[in-house]
Amino acid sequence: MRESVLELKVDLGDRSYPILIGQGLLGSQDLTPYVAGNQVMVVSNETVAPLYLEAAKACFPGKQVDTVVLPDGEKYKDWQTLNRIFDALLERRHTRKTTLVALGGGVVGDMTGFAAACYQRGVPFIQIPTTLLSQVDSSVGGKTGINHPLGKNMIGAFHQPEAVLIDTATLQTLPPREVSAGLAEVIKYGLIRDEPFLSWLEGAITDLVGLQPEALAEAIHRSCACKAEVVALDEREGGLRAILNLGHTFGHAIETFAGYGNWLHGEAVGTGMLMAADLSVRLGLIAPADAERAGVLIGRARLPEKAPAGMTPEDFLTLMAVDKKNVDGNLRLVLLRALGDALVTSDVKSDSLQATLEAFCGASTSR
Ligand SMILES: NC(=O)c1ccc[n+]([C@@H]2O[C@H](COP(=O)([O-])OP(=O)(O)OC[C@H]3O[C@@H](n4cnc5c(N)ncnc54)[C@H](O)[C@@H]3O)[C@@H](O)[C@H]2O)c1
Ligand SMILES: O=C(O)C(=O)C[C@@H](O)[C@H](O)[C@H](O)COP(=O)(O)O
Ligand SMILES: [Zn+2]
Repeated sequence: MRESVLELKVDLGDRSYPILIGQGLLGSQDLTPYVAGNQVMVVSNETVAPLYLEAAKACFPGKQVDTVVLPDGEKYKDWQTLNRIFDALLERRHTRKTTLVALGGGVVGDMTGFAAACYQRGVPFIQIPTTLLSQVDSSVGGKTGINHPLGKNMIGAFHQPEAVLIDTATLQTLPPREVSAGLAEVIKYGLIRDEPFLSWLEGAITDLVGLQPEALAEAIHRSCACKAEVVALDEREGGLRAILNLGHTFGHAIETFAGYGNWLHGEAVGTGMLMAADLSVRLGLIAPADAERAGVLIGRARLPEKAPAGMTPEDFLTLMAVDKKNVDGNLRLVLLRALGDALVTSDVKSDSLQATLEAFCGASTSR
């Protein structure tokens, strides 16, 4: 059933674009106003394509719609799989007038966006995110790229989509673990910039875990509004945008350590946010009760609360040394100075950091 369409805007001047949110939009929403030429290439994966590819194609009436279906998984967010998109585009003679469409979660979205940034020096693309995480975060803001064995998202480009289409009904087929992973990024917005949203989440978290449609719609809307605002203020992460990285310095280290396999991005970010809150307490930035409050919410979202089995403080320090936020060899971390207020700082005492790492390594969560 299709209900109303809620529209947000990512305000980037003449590169502004809409985020269209609603239940049942896939298949019924005409996306041709966002397609300049006659050709569309939908990029999806082997899990999402059987569920939603036909409906996605119906969003482009009158256009020639081609498809490429990739293998599923974070471990395929790499050069080889990216090349499969380029191979398909070239073999089928796609030109600069082709619009790419990402149909899937953040992995498909990041890779399709990067392919669009590179193909023939740049073609337009549209995001149709189908996971909670991609609907609240990765489809908005234009960060695209792939992983490297030595670091997460290390190769990429900023490339904004023409439009984002969020059909909240697609979330009903999402496995519970992926729902929790998406909730980590939702909670992130409350922690970094929106304490009233954090309070609302505390009341709604059970409904969200249970995929209750009204609660999901509200969480997606408020998350996208927060991200759109931050991106509009600082598109290329010159300053403010780095707050969207709360928990990610620790989280990316976990994902790299785990070989982009056992730990989902959102799970690693959930644990990373607990570590950031813990460190914020040790540095005297927030009260222990604040970290406790964040921890309870993250726990109720069913996210892991310890580092992976076998990961040591030294592993964290080695992997965090390649973080993209670092400057002149100094670690820069996103921490909390209140719930709803984040800061980016390199003023981190090494003994406090070591204490946080030791507190989260050891009695580990195996995934
Ligand atoms: N560009 C950004 O700003 C940004 C922001 C956050 C995360 N990311 C990236 O996004 C990726 C994580 O995205 P993700 O959590 O969506 O993971 P994902 O893309 O791997 O999708 C998760 C799983 O859900 C499946 N799936 C997708 N939609 C489904 C549906 N409706 N029903 C059933 N199954 C479905 C996928 O096939 C996959 O198995 C990471 O690579 C992360 O680095 C990027
Ligand atoms: O959009 C952003 O900016 C973010 O940091 C959002 C993050 O949730 C996301 O995981 C992003 O891909 C991380 O970017 P990176 O620059 O740290 O690789
Ligand atoms: Zn993230």
